Amino acid sequence: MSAVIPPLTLDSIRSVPKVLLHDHLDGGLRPETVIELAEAVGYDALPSTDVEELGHWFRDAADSGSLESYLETFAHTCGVMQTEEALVRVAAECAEDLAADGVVYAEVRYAPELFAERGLSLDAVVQAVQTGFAEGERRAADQGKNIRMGTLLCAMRQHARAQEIAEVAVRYRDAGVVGFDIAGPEAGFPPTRNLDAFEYLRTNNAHFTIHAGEAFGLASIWEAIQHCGAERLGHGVRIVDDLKSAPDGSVELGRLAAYVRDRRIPLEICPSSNVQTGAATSIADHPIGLLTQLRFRVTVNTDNRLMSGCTVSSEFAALAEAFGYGWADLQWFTINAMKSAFIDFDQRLDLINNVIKPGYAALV
Ligand SMILES: O=c1[nH]cnc2c1ncn2[C@@H]1O[C@H](CO)[C@@H](O)[C@H]1O
Ligand SMILES: [Zn+2]
Repeated sequence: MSAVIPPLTLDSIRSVPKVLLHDHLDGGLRPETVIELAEAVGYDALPSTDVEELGHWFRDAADSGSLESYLETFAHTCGVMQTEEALVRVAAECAEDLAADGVVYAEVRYAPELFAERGLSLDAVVQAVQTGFAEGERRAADQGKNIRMGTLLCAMRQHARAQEIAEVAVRYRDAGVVGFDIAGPEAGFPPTRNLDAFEYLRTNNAHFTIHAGEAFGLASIWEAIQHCGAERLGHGVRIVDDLKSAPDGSVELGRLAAYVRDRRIPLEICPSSNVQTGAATSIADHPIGLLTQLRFRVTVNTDNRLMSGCTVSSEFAALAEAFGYGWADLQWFTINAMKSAFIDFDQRLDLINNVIKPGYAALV
């Protein structure tokens, strides 16, 4: 008797183990939490206090065609994340929501400086978020869903605090902070503005990724890798600008694209977010199709679940529909992500061999 392979539906995709490397804490709040926290902290600038309306508002406002206006929506999430209680709650719910979606390992990022507007110290911010993640891991485990959370600290490209944030990341490396990133507007803020921070991190054997090749092209990717030493690329989709397709269907890789593929530099691809910021025209036309075909180290991510109304499972489902992906492809994305995580090699291997592979094998 041949094995019955279940069809890919949102529910069946939720049931398999998934790994998420690129997700912003301040882009993943539940709309009802934004409303309740706004009331609790006295934030009165929300565009709506109706749960459904507010959820729509975030998605519509982020659906702007430009990274700069997409980023404006974060004023409202950061606005309500200015107390320790709020940060603990948001972080705990983040871990719970990801676990409910079947994510078994997640690296969630945020910029501590954005939560210090009402006087919290950077240390207090980091400690509150770690407390929340641990609480969320516990609650998820109680529901039979095991998730491990890793933290990435971001510095904002437009502020000049990268060195300071990098030092915080290294200080909390044994308390769950597994790496560093720079985020914010890409055009006009090349990653080389923060060379001191990247050199500090490399000197300390610390891991970092850089948002590059989202709203700006190859120059940004080249700087991130060759000048800054990024291990992974946040988005990195514009690497397709270094690919030449011939009429016979063959594709020629430029030197940078070849370098990225040869060195297996992970691409943290976020399909829905890219459509909203204009980095891709649609899911069906998203460069992830070609990059996957060419066997770049592609990973699939949410970026901002609130702004895109997405989960890892819904991103997988959308890609499966657009490109005809099956379970083997979803497992490939998942193992790519696990291999690219910033935790120890033996722990990555353990999750691959003891959680991910058995999870997909159990399907048939
Ligand atoms: O896709 C993105 N590109 C660049 N920056 C982003 C993106 N999504 C969110 N942020 C920025 O990262 C900060 C820390 O989490 C957010 O506040 C937002 O400003
Ligand atoms: Zn991002």
